[in-house]
Amino acid sequence: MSGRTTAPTPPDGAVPPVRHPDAPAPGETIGSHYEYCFGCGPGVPHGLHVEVRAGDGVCVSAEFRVKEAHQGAPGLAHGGVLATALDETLGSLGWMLRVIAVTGRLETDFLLPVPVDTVLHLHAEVTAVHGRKIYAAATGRIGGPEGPLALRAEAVFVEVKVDHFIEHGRPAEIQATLANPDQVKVARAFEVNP
Ligand SMILES: CCCCCCCC/C=C\CCCCCCCC(=O)SCCNC(=O)CCNC(=O)[C@H](O)C(C)(C)COP(=O)(O)OP(=O)(O)OC[C@H]1O[C@@H](n2cnc3c(N)ncnc32)[C@H](O)[C@@H]1OP(=O)(O)O
Repeated sequence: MSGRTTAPTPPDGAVPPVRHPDAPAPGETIGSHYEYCFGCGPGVPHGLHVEVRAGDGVCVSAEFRVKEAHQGAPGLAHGGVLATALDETLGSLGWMLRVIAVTGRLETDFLLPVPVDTVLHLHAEVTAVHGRKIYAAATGRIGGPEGPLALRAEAVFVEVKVDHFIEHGRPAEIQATLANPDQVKVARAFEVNP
């Protein structure tokens, strides 16, 4: 046994998360990190257009309306789409810590079917940090922040640098992104304050 585990339960030695002093103010909208992100990008017609707001802890909230393009069974949301909405919300927690993090593991419980046109109310919070690993949990409720619990997730995100994207992304999109001053500003926001 190497001692490495990908389980979403924080290991011994994990510490409580600390809200970064430059994190967005509670209630502030966290804009899309990339125009063509399937989860939040305004440039993806059938995307999820998840809109995330900062919470007052190391947490965020979001809403997502299930559209016809998101069906799995007739009139019901596809489970993978729902997991994507959770992934997007959890991914935004990086703004509260001022780090860029990618999903390492995402475990999802689907508790209720979610009909088309439902507005899902999503909430995500960081539970612990261990080195580059960020442990987080999320919920999705139907119709309102106190509505019936449809989704529950636990996740491990892993902190990366901007170079992660430059190294692995398709060159055409990377070049276009680096040529866009607004996008570079997003990336730099994470680099200035370690
Ligand atoms: C051109 C400019 C660019 C501009 C950028 C704009 C700003 C962007 C802003 C915000 C972007 C956020 C985007 C959010 C979108 C929503 C979230 C997603 O869907 S993300 C996509 C899906 N996920 C992936 O594609 C990850 C694919 N995997 C990897 O790349 C690697 O495996 C990675 C980075 C996760 C780890 O690789 P290693 O080589 O860096 O690090 P190692 O040494 O293997 O692991 C470090 C620690 O993490 C644990 N770990 C690694 N993989 C794990 C896993 N799968 N589950 C749990 N723990 C894991 C390891 O056990 C290790 O822990 P120990 O230090 O030993 O305690």
